[in-house]
Amino acid sequence: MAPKIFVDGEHGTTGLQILERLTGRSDIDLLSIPHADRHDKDVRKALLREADFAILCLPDDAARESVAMAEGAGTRFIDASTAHRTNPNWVFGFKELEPGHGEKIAQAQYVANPGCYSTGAIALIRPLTQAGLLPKDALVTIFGVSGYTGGGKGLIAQMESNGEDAIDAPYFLYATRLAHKHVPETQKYGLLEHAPLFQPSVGRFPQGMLVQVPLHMAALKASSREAVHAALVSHYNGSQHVRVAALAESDALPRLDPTQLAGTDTMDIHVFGHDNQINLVASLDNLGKGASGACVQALDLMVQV
Ligand SMILES: NC(=O)C1=CN([C@@H]2O[C@H](COP(=O)(O)OP(=O)(O)OC[C@H]3O[C@@H](n4cnc5c(N)ncnc54)[C@H](OP(=O)(O)O)[C@@H]3O)[C@@H](O)[C@H]2O)C=CC1
Ligand SMILES: CC(=O)N[C@@H](CCC(=O)OP(=O)(O)O)C(=O)O
Repeated sequence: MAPKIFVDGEHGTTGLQILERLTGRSDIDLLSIPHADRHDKDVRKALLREADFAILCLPDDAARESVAMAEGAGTRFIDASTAHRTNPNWVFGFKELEPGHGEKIAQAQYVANPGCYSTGAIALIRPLTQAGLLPKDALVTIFGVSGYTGGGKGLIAQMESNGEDAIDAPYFLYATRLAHKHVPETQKYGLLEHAPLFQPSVGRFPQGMLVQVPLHMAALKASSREAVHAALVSHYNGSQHVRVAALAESDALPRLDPTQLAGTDTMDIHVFGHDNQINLVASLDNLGKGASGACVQALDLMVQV
């Protein structure tokens, strides 16, 4: 019998994109909650307990509530929210974290998917700390720009309407107190001893994202930009969803457009720079590899077990 999948939050931004990816598949049986019932706890509870797999596309508190409502039912979870990402009882849903991690996701009952920015940041940092090229006690700085769908229905409405709280800016920084919610997971899965400094921003485009980690070569234990690039190539060798651009390709780019991978579930990595300084850049769709696409990638591993 095909496994039953319920997307709790299916009428939201991330949930809708997951449904788009799952609708029409014959290997799964999609359960659905009517729009009018989406906040009804009894209806959600029944669906969460009936499902073999529940994908949570909800605010953090509601995600915790969903897990509690399914207690004892054996439901396996993929949570897109921040609620469980640093919880040691949950497997982090980034298959490319290290060799063998996909198998851990496949076997897990509880999978916490990374945030969109942290997907990019961890993808850049982890292979280098793991290989000993970036010291774990390094003081790391991260910059990110996201499409505005990253802020869900609330930010989409502010960017697209003329209402009282409309945002007119073509580009803005936020979380300027440097305490963004993705910092703890980036520190933990980036294997960093110190919390990285992270400054996010939003541009007036719906989907797409760039995450940058600029580094002085003097701060690294790598001999050259080529050595850093080689470590990343080796880490992502054979990966279906992460591509490390050749140095010549990166050097030939006159500019990098944050929307270039919008609508895809893949991520590109660039190692820009020269002998003394490098800028590691991840390009992805915040709703693709950064959210909905990543949830489906985790589900595809889990349904096989
Ligand atoms: N957007 C993105 O790029 C990313 C989002 N995420 C995470 O995914 C989760 C969902 O985000 P996103 O889809 O953007 O958010 P949205 O606001 O677009 O959608 C959330 C959905 O959950 C519903 N909801 C809210 N509270 C409850 C509740 N208590 N019970 C039942 N349903 C509820 C909302 O209902 P209503 O329709 O009434 O608003 C809405 O349909 C969040 O935790 C977010 O942080 C993760 C990675 C990237
Ligand atoms: C542009 C924007 O607002 N982005 C969201 C993060 C999107 C994301 O990755 O969400 P979760 O970590 O909540 O799952 C933010 O900064 O809060």
